[in-house]
Amino acid sequence: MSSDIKKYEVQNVASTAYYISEYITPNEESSILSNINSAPKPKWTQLSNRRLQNWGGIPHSNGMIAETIPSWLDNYLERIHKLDIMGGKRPNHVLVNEYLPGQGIMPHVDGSLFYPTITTISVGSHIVLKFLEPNDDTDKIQMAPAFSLLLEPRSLLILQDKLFNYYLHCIEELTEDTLDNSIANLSMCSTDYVKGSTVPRKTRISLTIRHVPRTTSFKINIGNKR
Ligand SMILES: O=C(O)CCC(=O)C(=O)O
Ligand SMILES: [Fe+2]
Repeated sequence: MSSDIKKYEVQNVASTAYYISEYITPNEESSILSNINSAPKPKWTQLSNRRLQNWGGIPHSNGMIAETIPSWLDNYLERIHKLDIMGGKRPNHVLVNEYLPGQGIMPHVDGSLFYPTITTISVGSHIVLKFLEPNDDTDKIQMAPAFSLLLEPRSLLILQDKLFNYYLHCIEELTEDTLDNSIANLSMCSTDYVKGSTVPRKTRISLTIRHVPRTTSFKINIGNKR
């Protein structure tokens, strides 16, 4: 891991989260938005509460057939690769999620398809990512809210260790976020985000950049149907 990253570690939360405000420039943000929004319609997968694009292939339990990532996007994979946070592995997959105000994602862990580091670049709007601690003391698995992170537009989030493989994360289906005491990284954010205030959401796009192990690339031989 690059030693520069250490100073971005979020304090007073379970291990490990790194948060970098203004990781990309406003120009880079608008160019990401225009590239994503100019993708052909079939590139989008519509879910009930958000839509998404897969770049680099579709991850499966037995690996992934690699697809070339366009250079406008690969540029960010290269930058993240240089941070050296994936055990020397180069990121090879990007999941783009788009959330309109009021949309979100249910509590989940990212799972074993990925190298256990997740990196997220946010563009277009802030969002609050909420972490929950599983608690199976009772006969039913329950979850206790643990803390939240404010993800500003243009920020980078890195999750590893227990925040990758034990705690669940979710985005609540809200149209605005109240910046209360649960937000663990507010002091690392711009002063535009005032403690106690309520901030309306706009459309947010996230680039979730990961390494999928066991990737193969082969050409499908259409003529050979034996
Ligand atoms: O949009 C985000 O920041 C979260 C996305 C997410 O949790 C995922 O793709 O697994
Ligand atoms: Fe996730």
